[in-house]
Formats: sequence, C-alpha cells, structure tokens
Amino acid sequence: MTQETIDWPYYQSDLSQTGFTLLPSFLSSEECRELANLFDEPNLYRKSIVMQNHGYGSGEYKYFSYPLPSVVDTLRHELFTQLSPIANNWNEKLGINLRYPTDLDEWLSTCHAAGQTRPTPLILKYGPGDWNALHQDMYGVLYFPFQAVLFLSQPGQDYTGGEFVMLEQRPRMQSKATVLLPEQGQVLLFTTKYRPAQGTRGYYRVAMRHGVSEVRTGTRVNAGLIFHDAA
Ligand SMILES: O=C(O)CCC(=O)C(=O)O
Ligand SMILES: [Fe+2]
Repeated sequence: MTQETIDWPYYQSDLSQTGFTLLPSFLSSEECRELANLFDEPNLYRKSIVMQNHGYGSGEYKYFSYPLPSVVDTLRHELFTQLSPIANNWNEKLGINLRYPTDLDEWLSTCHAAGQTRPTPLILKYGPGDWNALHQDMYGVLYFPFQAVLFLSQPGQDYTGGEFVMLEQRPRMQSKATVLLPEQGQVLLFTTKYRPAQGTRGYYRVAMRHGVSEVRTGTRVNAGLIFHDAA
C-alpha cells in the first residue's frame, strides 16, 4: 500500500468542493483479495447483518471487532489525518462548533467517553440480486463528516451492476444522483451526512445519502471505513 504518491492537496480540494473524491488505485489486487477473503473468517467480527432482514436492501455485512485487521486500522488512521482539516473547515462553514483533532485515537477517545465505543469499520458482500438502500451511516450523536469505501472487486470481471450511488438532497429542489463504478483497489472518500454548498447568503446544508445498485452477476465485496464509533 503506497499512499505517498497521492496528491493530497488535489483530492482534499476536490472532496471539499463536491462532497466526494475517488483516490487512484493504491491497494494492490493481492491486498484487495486478502481483505475480501477476511469476509469468511469467523472470529474477526462483532456483528453480522443480513440486510433483507432489516429492510436495508439485500446482501450481508459484518462489523469488525477491535483490534481491527492492521490494513484497515492503518488506513483508518492515515485517512483521518488527511480528512480532519476539511472536516473542521466544513464545520466552520456550517456554524458547527465541534473541531476534530488530527489524530484518530484522540477523536475515538471522545467517542468512547460519550458511550460510542463499538467499532464501525465493516465488510460487505453482494451476490446477484443484492443491493444496498440509500442511507447515512450515523451511530450516535457524535459523527465525522467523511467516510471511505475500499473497492475490493473488479467491475466487469468479478461482477456486473453494483454501481455505487450517491444522492444529494438539495433543500427545496430535486435531488442529484452520482453513479460510480470504481476499479478494484480504488478508495472513495465521501460525505457521511451533509456538505456545505455556497448560497447567495452564506453556506447551506446539502444532505447526502449513499447506496449500491443491484448486482446483476458475480460477487462484489467492499470494505467501509467509518471514523466515528457506535453507541
Ligand atoms: O458496498 C458499498 O460500496 C457501500 C458500502 C457502504 O455503504 C459503507 O461502507 O458505508
Ligand atoms: Fe454505508
């Protein structure tokens, strides 16, 4: 995994302006395969969810327990450090008083002290006919405004369908959808709850939801990094 080559100022500014940014592929196909294979390891998870049982769509996902697998933990820390200045800038624009530290452990201590102690990084697996309803990943009062999805399968090769969908709900206007089909190894950074949009009188909040369209053929495995822990 080589993140050093990422042009962070570019991706930070892209994320800040649009509410999402797709990083170039920096997980090798071997790292992707290894991570995807963890789905079937029985002892790594605190909870497993069958999505159709909850009205969340169709498919299965599992929340990792602490300690997280090292690749997940490292990436969660490194990405948080790059994201926290943008999160602070957004809170300033939106008039939210909370400021985030640059160190993930410090932020997680705040979550834990508030009773949000359970790890939220997850791994998701979809087969033909599976999909993920548009949602926001909120797990308590405290939240971090960005999250990451690691694309572990190759579209066209491992699966068809299964596009990543984002929906922006603009106040008093119709919604805008963005559909992405990232390559295996790419990491998508996107807005968890809402992003600031420039209006004539300052900034206003645009709510964002994300989900996955129906997988037509094959198997699609992704991992998600959420930076707040769960109550
Ligand atoms: O499978 C996907 O790409 C969506 C994952 C997701 O909803 C998440 O990581 O929060
Ligand atoms: Fe999600």
